[in-house]
Amino acid sequence: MGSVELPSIDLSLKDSKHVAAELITACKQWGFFTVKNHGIPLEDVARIFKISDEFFNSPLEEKKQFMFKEERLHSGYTGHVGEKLDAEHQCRGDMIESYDIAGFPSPDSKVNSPVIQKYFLELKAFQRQCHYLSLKILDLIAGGFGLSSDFFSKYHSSSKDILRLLKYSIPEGVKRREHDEDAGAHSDYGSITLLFQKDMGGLQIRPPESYNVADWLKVSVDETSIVVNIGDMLQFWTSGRLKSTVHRVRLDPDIKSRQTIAYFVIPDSETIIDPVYEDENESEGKGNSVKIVPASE
Ligand SMILES: O=C(O)CCC(=O)C(=O)O
Ligand SMILES: [Fe+2]
Repeated sequence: MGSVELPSIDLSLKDSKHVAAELITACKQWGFFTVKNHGIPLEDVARIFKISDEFFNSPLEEKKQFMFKEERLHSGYTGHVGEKLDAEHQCRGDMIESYDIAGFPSPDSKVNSPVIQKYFLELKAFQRQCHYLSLKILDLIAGGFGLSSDFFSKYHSSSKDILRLLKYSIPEGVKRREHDEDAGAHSDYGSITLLFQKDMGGLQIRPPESYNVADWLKVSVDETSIVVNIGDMLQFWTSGRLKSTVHRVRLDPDIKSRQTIAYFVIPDSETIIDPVYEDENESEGKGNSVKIVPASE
């Protein structure tokens, strides 16, 4: 299987027009890119990985008391094989444990496990940094499309965003089977996702058609960068120009566990997603707007 070094965008560069143009090119071809000099201190990321580790190492019975539930504001724990991201092809669920925190800026602290609760302020501070970075990226994307810079970001207050701690591992006594996916093939449904990786390796993406390779590509990332990918909503919003690329996770056989942190950026409820065009003369599909409604409606 081949591997790819994703386009790298340096957010410290002053020429925002140039940065936006590079970013748009990356999103059109790959739907994935990495950002460096992104403004989130690496020590802060390392700290969240430590908190995540402490949580996943807490007793299973304790974690299970805080299972993910819609009524818990989409927050909580999901155990091994609790989710099947590619239900059509997977025999067994994903080899992941995860913990979701949602409902920003005021997540309900009563629903959290003791470990998460202990570090809640730090987790919230990290969420704010992720939110700020996501707005910066959305502003660049809007600028690259020739739109006002807040065109997308004004619909992203972070009230629907999700901070997800992830740990990949094979539970004791379970044998890995040939077709097991650690995270099944899927695309993300929101606007963009920020993906922090501690133990590199494992992430694979389906290459663009123009790349002429049918197989999956392993993504190699340098440790100081954050991976960013486009989700289905932003693909729709940009009339399919920006790609919501299918990806999955398969750990190398010698890797016992892997931790990542995903920050899913999702438009606010009631946002009307009206596809935008780069070319004003283009009319195909106009009027296909979609309104985001809360899950309970
Ligand atoms: O852990 C990873 O590298 C990918 C996670 C992912 O794609 C997701 O949670 O949507
Ligand atoms: Fe994903």
